[in-house]
Amino acid sequence: MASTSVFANGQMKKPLFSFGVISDVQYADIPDGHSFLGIPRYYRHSLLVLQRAVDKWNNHKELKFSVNFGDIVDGFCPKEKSLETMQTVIKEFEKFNGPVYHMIGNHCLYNLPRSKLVPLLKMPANHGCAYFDFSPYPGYRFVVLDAYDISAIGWPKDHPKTMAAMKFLQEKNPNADKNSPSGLSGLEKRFVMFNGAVGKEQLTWLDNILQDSTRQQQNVIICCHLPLDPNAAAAESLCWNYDEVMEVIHRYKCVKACLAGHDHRGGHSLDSHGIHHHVFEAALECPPNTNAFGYIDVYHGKITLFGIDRMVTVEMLFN
Ligand SMILES: Nc1ccn([C@@H]2O[C@H](COP(=O)(O)O)[C@@H](O)[C@H]2O)c(=O)n1
Ligand SMILES: O=P(O)(O)OC[C@H](O)CO
Repeated sequence: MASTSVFANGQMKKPLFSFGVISDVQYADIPDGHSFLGIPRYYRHSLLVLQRAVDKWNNHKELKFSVNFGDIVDGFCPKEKSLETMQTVIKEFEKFNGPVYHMIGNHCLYNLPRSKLVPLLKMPANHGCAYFDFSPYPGYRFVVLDAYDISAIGWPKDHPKTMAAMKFLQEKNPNADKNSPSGLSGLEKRFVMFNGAVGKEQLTWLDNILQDSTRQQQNVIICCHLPLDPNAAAAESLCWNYDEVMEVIHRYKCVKACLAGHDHRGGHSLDSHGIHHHVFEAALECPPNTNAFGYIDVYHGKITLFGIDRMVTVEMLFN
């Protein structure tokens, strides 16, 4: 894979740094199936997609790190196999010659409680939280959000956050099956149990991080399993309080892109503040011998996603 980019005038330019990306592996040692909407899901093949991603990333030789956008094991994985299946996938990520930053998705939480996931995924979490930030290169900061901070899945049943999420769903979604958006209209369709919200403490933490990034003149890239812009993803897949998260982000000028998974078909938008929202195509939905992973080159003024096969290639110019 080339680590240089061609300018319009043919001049080559080396990126400041590059990193690998993959989302929604949702591996399980079970026969192929399909989503609720009938889209085929290749539960065993997705591990091969991950293996090919790690091979490519290692062959590239210049990737500083990789980011997994969540959902590494599918909810249909038999529960007595959850831990070993999670370890199988993590072992594949560990073959990458560099750090891998993970985030938690709903399917991870169907398999294991977050108290087990945070240490397993070696999240550089403060106080056991699944949100964190890191600065891989001077002038750049990555902020990994936990979109299941307020969620009906993953916390103990009697945890205040589970109860807050259940109360919220009761108020917002009249269906007996809280995973069903049936009867909800427009953006209300996001009020389903397979989504979640960023809690108040995390929003304050985000605000502080962005304030500090502004002071340090850093460009920020937000990573979140759930998409944060209605124009980049289906309403059913949005973070419950994407609007509150974006209100915090829009207070500052430092955020250049919000990257996400969850909506398996992928998507892209440019919001009213010039921030790119990009949703990655799922590894799970790659028919045999196809792929969906990539790497991103970061330059002064833009990032370029090089997608393999089903993952689209896109250039995101900074505002
Ligand atoms: N339009 C939809 C989508 C989903 N559901 C419910 O969510 C569950 C999980 O969905 P998958 O995308 O993972 O298949 C599914 O079993 C349904 O209960 C829905 O009702 N309507
Ligand atoms: O990965 P799943 O099974 O939670 O599906 C996510 C939905 O497709 C989001 O719209």
